[in-house]
Amino acid sequence: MRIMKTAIEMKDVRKTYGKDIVAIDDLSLTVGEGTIYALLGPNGSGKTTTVRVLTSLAVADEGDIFLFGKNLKTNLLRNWVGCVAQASGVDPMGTGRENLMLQGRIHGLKGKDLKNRVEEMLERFNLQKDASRLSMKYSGGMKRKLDLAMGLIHHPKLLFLDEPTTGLDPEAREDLWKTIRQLQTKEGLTVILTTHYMEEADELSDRVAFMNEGRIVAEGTAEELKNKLGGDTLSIQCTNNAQADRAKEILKVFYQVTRDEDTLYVHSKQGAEELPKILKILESDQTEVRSASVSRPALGDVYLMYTGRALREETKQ
Ligand SMILES: Nc1ncnc2c1ncn2[C@@H]1O[C@H](COP(=O)(O)OP(=O)(O)OP(=O)(O)O)[C@@H](O)[C@H]1O
Repeated sequence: MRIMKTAIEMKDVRKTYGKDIVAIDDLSLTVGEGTIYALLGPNGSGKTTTVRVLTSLAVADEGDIFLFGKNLKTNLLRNWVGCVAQASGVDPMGTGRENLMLQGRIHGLKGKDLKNRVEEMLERFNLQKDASRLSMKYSGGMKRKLDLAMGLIHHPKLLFLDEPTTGLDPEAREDLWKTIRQLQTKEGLTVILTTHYMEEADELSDRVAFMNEGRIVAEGTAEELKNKLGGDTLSIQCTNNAQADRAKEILKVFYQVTRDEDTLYVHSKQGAEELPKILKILESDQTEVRSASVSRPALGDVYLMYTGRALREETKQ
């Protein structure tokens, strides 16, 4: 049996800002080497702070962090870590190659080593033929790939991606997922990503952690998390938000209900049997229902259960 080594271990980590803001609280998590790991949570739940302490951009007040078995407090481990922030680090006035050369120099690469690594990265990310073009002329997907290449120029073992596909069209998103998967399978890279897209976490990551108020409230593979919820999800769309709000007040006496605008999500062990009963309750209250359906819980339903909010709501803020 292959024993998976640990890439990240956080033990009871706490980080506060000023006197009152506890950004992360007694946070413990373990990420296996070569894993794609997704952090999800509402705005302000502590995802960025977690990434900041892991990448040495912020110092934890309490607790221990180990990267590949080495304590972050007593070792300089920055070179093991690559970061691709949500705001692109690409200089639009430089060509793709110039951006990579600059990033390589920042990391201390020189001469032949630098040149070879830049060409390797251009080839790796399929950017050779555009290497001499100004990056401001690149498409969104190409810019993201250049960002990734810049994050990997110094051979990190651990890559942090902050919302890697935000703003990309579905085709560019799929393409980037493929690239990230190849980094994992071919190069054994460990990837931590934060995302606002539930399907990204579901499709791309091996494990998912939901954060809420600075803590991890659920963790596991997407399948494990969905199974934990069990049962069915009933989606009941009302004619407007006010109707849905009223219906929620009635149903919450009997069921676990969450609302996202005009739609209610009711979790039930026996969805198909419960649906007619629910519709009857709503009919007797004269609530107007537009449509209703039963489905297996999706990752978004699990997220709703643990955070009380729909992830789609977060992206609007
Ligand atoms: N530099 C800072 N100074 C003061 N408070 C901060 C700072 N950075 C974060 N916080 C606070 O810490 C808490 C956690 O914030 P954090 O940015 O880690 O959350 P997040 O989950 O990444 O949110 P988002 O999805 O909005 O990026 C929030 O209450 C936030 O206001």
